Amino acid sequence: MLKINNLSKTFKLNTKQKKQLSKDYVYAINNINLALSGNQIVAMIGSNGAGKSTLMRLLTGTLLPSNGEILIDGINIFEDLNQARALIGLVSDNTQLYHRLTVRENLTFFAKLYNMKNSQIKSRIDQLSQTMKFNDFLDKRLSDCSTGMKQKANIARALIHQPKLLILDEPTSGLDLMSAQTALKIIEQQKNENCLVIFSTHHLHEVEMLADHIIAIEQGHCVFSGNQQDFISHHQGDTLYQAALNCAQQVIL
Ligand SMILES: Nc1ncnc2c1ncn2[C@@H]1O[C@H](COP(=O)(O)OP(=O)(O)OP(=O)(O)O)[C@@H](O)[C@H]1O
Repeated sequence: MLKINNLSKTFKLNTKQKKQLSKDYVYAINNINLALSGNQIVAMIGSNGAGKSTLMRLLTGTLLPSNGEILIDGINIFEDLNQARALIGLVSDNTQLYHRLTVRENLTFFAKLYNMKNSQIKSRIDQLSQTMKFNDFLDKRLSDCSTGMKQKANIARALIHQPKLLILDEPTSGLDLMSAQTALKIIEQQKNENCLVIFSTHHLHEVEMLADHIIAIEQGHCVFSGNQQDFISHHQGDTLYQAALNCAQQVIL
């Protein structure tokens, strides 16, 4: 479903950084190759600055690579961005909704951007509000919604066009326990919707709870791709926590 071939992304350094590091650019993503099938939940883990957000931005086509390609169902997202965007949903800090509009109006607005017909929009909003349980605030203005409600609406926005690839960058960041739990349950449901879900997190209990597959990124490299059990044994840990610590401490030459 998703193929990443020889993917790299460099960023130019500013004058001060150039002096400090004695180089002109930094590899945020360094020659990543991955193949992932659909109908599974993938957790992306890694230290601060490892390259997770950069990889997510590349996956959604919002950032262009310095080298390599990403294929979703055979579509090269950098060559055919419009077609690819119809297959992708993104939830991140930067995907904001309109505060003066209601949840329903927001979802309708974004659905129209995907050229959905009015009848399709209505039935999709009905479906999402039932499965994600937000009937009670569908007609509330975003500005009157709690942080948890807003995140639910944000996830619904990303799902409105039934994407095949759902990307969530730290989806529970800033949420209280109950709201985070709700967001995680919604993510879990997507496995039944013929969707490949990739979420980044620093919370290992979320990985334990949801992930069929783990991708570990360190210093721009993909240092592991496989299931939880293999991750733990590969990094000689008794627990996911210990394995993740060992993984983060490994030096990349
Ligand atoms: N626009 C940019 N210009 C220069 N360097 C950048 C830019 N964006 C990211 N970087 C650098 O690329 C590297 C990867 O950053 P990225 O934000 O992808 O890491 P991350 O794994 O998401 O980190 P965190 O867990 O802290 O969110 C870092 O060294 C960062 O400083």
